[in-house]
Amino acid sequence: MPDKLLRLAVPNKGSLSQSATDILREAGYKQRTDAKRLTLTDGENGVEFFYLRPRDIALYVGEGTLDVGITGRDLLLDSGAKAEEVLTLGFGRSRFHFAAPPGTASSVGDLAGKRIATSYAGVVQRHLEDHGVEATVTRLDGAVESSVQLGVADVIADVVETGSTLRNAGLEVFGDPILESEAVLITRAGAQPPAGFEVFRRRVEGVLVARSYVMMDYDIRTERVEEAVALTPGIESPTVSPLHREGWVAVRSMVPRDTAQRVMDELWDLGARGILSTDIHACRL
Ligand SMILES: Nc1ncnc2c1ncn2[C@@H]1O[C@H](COP(=O)(O)OP(=O)(O)OP(=O)(O)O)[C@@H](O)[C@H]1O
Ligand SMILES: O=P(O)(O)OC[C@H]1O[C@H](OP(=O)(O)OP(=O)(O)O)[C@H](O)[C@@H]1O
Ligand SMILES: [Mg+2]
Repeated sequence: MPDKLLRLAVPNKGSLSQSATDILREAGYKQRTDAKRLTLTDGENGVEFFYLRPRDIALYVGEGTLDVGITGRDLLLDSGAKAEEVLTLGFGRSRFHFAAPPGTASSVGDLAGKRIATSYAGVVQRHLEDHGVEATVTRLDGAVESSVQLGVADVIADVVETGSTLRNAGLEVFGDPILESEAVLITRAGAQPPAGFEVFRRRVEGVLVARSYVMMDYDIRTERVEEAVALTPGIESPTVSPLHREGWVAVRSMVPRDTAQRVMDELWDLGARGILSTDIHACRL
């Protein structure tokens, strides 16, 4: 066991919590099974987890109290903390938009003098400043969509995923998205990576690659192998091995999961046979 544990902040609740725990478990780390538990030490893997409110995570990492955090890009930017994004994690995707009753405004330029309600006051203030617009920003904790109907605001700025909460409140988005967010790994800005961080990062990257690629195997006639490997170039280079059957080779290559079915059809048309696609459970590239 290393003498100093890597200290990680993980969302304890909300949209990011379950996916964050899933990715850590897939990366081979112990995770809490009781949602009320606030800390967990995985000494064998040299890490200690702190389950915190996602909104507070950037602050702990920015202060250097904790080494690494999982949070949303929008929450990081809103916090103003001295932490920086080091890896995008592919979940918790959302867009952050202005919205209002139809006809209220069509771009940020129409917001002068308006009352804007949001849970992300830092992001909104900065966006207004960038566009030279003066408006009143009111910070609310949640259910921001109701603030217009309740007479507290003219416009809201909030996370939009499916858009159904907005529609139910009689609001529609206007203008360009203020930002696009997803879950990210953060560390303290401008600091040396903490001890043990590279191993942690490689493990998490391994999960992301394993999730987004499949391993593809097939047999093909030697004279078609160049065309086939052009379809399956892999990450480094495909493995081509001789087959006992004269004039044929076996090919093995990593293929992006979302193209795998199309690639299999195209390989078949080239004359490939015995085409297998297999899940990857873990990897280090
Ligand atoms: N549908 C969604 N609603 C809210 N946040 C979302 C959604 N989809 C993704 N996210 C992302 O999750 C993060 C918000 O975390 P937070 O814990 O506040 O989630 P939450 O679902 O709003 O939780 P709660 O409202 O219970 O506090 C942000 O980075 C946001 O972009
Ligand atoms: O576009 P949609 O799919 O409808 O999702 C977006 C909504 O989900 C979140 O609310 P949440 O459930 O976190 O409640 P909150 O407003 O109390 O934070 C977010 O703040 C929006 O209100
Ligand atoms: Mg919320």
